[in-house]
Amino acid sequence: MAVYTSVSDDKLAAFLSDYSLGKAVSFKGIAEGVENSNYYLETDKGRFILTLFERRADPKDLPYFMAVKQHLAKKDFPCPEPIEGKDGVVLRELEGRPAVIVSFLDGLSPNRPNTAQCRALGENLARMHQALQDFTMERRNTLGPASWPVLWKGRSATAEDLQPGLSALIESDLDATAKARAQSPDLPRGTIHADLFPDNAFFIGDEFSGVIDFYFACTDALAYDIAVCLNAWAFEDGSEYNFSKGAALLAGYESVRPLEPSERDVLPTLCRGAALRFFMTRLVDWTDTPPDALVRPKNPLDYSARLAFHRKAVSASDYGYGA
Ligand SMILES: Nc1ncnc2c1ncn2[C@@H]1O[C@H](COP(=O)(O)OP(=O)(O)O)[C@@H](O)[C@H]1O
Ligand SMILES: N[C@@H](CCOP(=O)(O)O)C(=O)O
Repeated sequence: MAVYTSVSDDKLAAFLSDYSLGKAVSFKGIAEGVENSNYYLETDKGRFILTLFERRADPKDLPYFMAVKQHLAKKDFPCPEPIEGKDGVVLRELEGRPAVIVSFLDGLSPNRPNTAQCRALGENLARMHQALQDFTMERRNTLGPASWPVLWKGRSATAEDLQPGLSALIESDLDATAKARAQSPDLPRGTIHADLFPDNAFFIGDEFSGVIDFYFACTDALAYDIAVCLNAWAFEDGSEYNFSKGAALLAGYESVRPLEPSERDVLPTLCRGAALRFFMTRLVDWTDTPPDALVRPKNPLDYSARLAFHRKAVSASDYGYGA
């Protein structure tokens, strides 16, 4: 569960007095999530989410994340809109943590997204990229390719423990992605979500209802966001690529923003890189999360299985492009 910091009734009442949201009528910790403490908050004025930022959130990045969501909300892209206090400020402090209230989004995250949801996700990923085209703030992708060898350093024994022979394969992935990047053309860039997993997208039935959790958002290649989504949405039970789901996601994206040939050609490398990124952070969490921690680390092997698929892929059509 992800409620790391408790909020006392007095502190909540004092915090809410800085807003024009009335009094709390319901306030409950939310079990889902990994990074931050989230509370469901209902007041006389409506339903909201209160987030207290925990360990991984760098306070200097928070204004950027708030601005991304404010920009999207202004363009009517469904996402949690940061709520201003009476003074116009959105980021404040509660229980010694940076804190924000955002609007509540209706919908459910799919456990196992279907093909229609994959298509809708692709369409809305492209809409989100377009809505952010004139967003001018920038943030480096701190989990980009330069970080992967750093995260990997000293962890090959852990990889071998998880699966004998894995370490050499990961070394080959690091080499191959570094070489491919050196030859890769400049790709269209912009603001990307960078963690748009099914647990960060909401649907009502098959209808897309919004995106949450922008805390890895950054400036990077737009096609890298597609690669993250193909990894997270189009594999069954962590290993088998579902061609129809991948094809639907790509077709959905292209119905809004067609890929440039350079983006299409580099898709297998981007998918391999995105899988490495999630393999690395999961491997770090696997070893560094204490056994009594509130949150169980996610299995890195889900991503080594995806890497096995990407190693063999030669073109975007292997992912269902143009199918
Ligand atoms: N704006 C929102 N509207 C509705 N539910 C939300 C909203 N933001 C977060 N949640 C709920 O809180 C959970 C955790 O949020 P998330 O941003 O993924 O946390 P973390 O950053 O800690 O991983 C989500 O799975 C969802 O159930
Ligand atoms: N999506 C990442 C972990 C980050 O968790 P989130 O709850 O912030 O999306 C993974 O699956 O490794």
